[in-house]
Amino acid sequence: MQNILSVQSLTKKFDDFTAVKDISFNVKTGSIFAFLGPNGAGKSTTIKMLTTVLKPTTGEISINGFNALKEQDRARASFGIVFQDHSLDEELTAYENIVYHAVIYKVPKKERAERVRKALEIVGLWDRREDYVKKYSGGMKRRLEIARALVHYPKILFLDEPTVGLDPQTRRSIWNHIKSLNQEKGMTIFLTTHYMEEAEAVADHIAIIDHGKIIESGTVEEIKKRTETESLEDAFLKLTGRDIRDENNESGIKMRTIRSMRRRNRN
Ligand SMILES: Nc1ncnc2c1ncn2[C@@H]1O[C@H](COP(=O)(O)OP(=O)(O)OP(=O)(O)O)[C@@H](O)[C@H]1O
Repeated sequence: MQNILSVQSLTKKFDDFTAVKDISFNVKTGSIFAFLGPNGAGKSTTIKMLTTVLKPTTGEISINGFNALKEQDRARASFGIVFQDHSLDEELTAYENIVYHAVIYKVPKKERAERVRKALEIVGLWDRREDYVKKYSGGMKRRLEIARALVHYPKILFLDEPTVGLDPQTRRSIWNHIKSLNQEKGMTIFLTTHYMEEAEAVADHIAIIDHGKIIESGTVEEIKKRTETESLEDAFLKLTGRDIRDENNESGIKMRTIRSMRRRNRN
């Protein structure tokens, strides 16, 4: 199996603070890769570098065979992104949001309508396409963001906390959509999540980052075996000394959710 994403000696410094320290890893084509770590570990900084939002201080990133630093446009065309905070236009319909994205990504005009329809069908929102996004629930918005990330046919989808702030039933539905994209469309998924049991259930490969360094990586079974633990959550605790759902983390999630709700309410 080939690697769709290859990262070598990636480092990011903010002045004299090093947020990501010389990390290297590969993501196999067609796999689900979970990137886990406590708050402030360096996950978002890494995802931003992988998706060309942030320039690495040093290191190499290859996406779908393209150098993410030197062939940015082709690298960008190879991936879709769903960030933690909503970035949909609430004053447009679901359909209009997706079309807008298709135009930005230069999807040829004659293919546009068909691709938008398919993307909305995949996440089960075709029948609600004419609704304004401001009428959507949190789960529907997240599904719409996934549809939007699919319209230019990416080879790899980056999902930063795709289920944060959603109720358990909606989380399950989002994971079902993600799994079917992976299994039926062969799309590679790179995700971060605070829900260890969800990572354990869906991911083929896990990498755990702490203080900017990858401290463990492998399949769930390999990690449990090496750490002599019964669950990924216990392994995480043993490796980082911190529960991913400890007080600080929970408040971190709450803060982010509050921030994104405030932003939504302002719209
Ligand atoms: N622009 C910046 N300038 C200075 N420091 C930064 C900047 N962005 C991130 N950092 C710092 O880098 C470290 C890693 O942050 P990052 O957001 O990547 O962590 P994270 O693992 O994504 O955490 P979370 O789960 O809270 O999103 C943190 O100590 C953070 O304060």
